[in-house]
Amino acid sequence: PLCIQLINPNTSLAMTEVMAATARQVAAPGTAILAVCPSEGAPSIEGHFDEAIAAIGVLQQVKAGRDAGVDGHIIACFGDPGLLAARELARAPVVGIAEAAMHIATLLATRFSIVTTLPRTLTIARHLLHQYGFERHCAALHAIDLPVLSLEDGSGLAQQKVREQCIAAKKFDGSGAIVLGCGGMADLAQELTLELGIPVIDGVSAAVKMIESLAALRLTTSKHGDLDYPLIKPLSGRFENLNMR
Ligand SMILES: NC(=O)NC1=NC(=O)NC1=O
Repeated sequence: PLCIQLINPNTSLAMTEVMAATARQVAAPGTAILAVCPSEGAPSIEGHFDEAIAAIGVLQQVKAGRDAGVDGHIIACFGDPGLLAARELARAPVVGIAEAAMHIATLLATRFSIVTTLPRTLTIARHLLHQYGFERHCAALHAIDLPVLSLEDGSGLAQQKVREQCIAAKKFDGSGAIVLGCGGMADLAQELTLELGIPVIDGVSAAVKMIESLAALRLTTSKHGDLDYPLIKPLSGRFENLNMR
């Protein structure tokens, strides 16, 4: 049996639960999902500043997961905060939900659109497209212009805005698939796929299946070169618990 650590980099328990439920729905029968979030940090991640703060919490959770012997780690925030640092720390695979969703989209369509939350997070998505080499595959990016936690306020307004943006993206972008640009949208993908008749991809689900595939292939994070374990040095203060034993 596999154990996959699902890390919500923000501290909102409701969003952790939404993502955990979606992950458990798609996980194989033998796969356990260990859903965690940092004990301290940002309640939502909506910019470069928030991502820098969240990255420390991600690293602390990755170290705990590694010490617990998990078979993979998911960074469940669309900015994939701390991804490469986490890969240095981890032995098992580390997959971010943005890269997972983007990879899956490129297997299904020649162009995809992204629908995310606040306009200022569009730049972060563009940076990831460049970093992962998917700029050519992304036809357009859209924001619902609502904050991340509006997805958890129970009003349904954010969910309606996501639906509207997906319909517009299908109609105007020339995209064959849509990537949902927030972990808090994880529970919307299946229904939108059915309603729109095109793949609407949630990165949480995509990441679960990618880690299951990597485990089945017996492949783990390369420890040769820049993703080798961090150099040993005396980390001080709050970072002591990140020391590599
Ligand atoms: N683009 C985003 O909405 N990123 C996110 N911020 C969070 O707190 N979770 C996300 O997925």
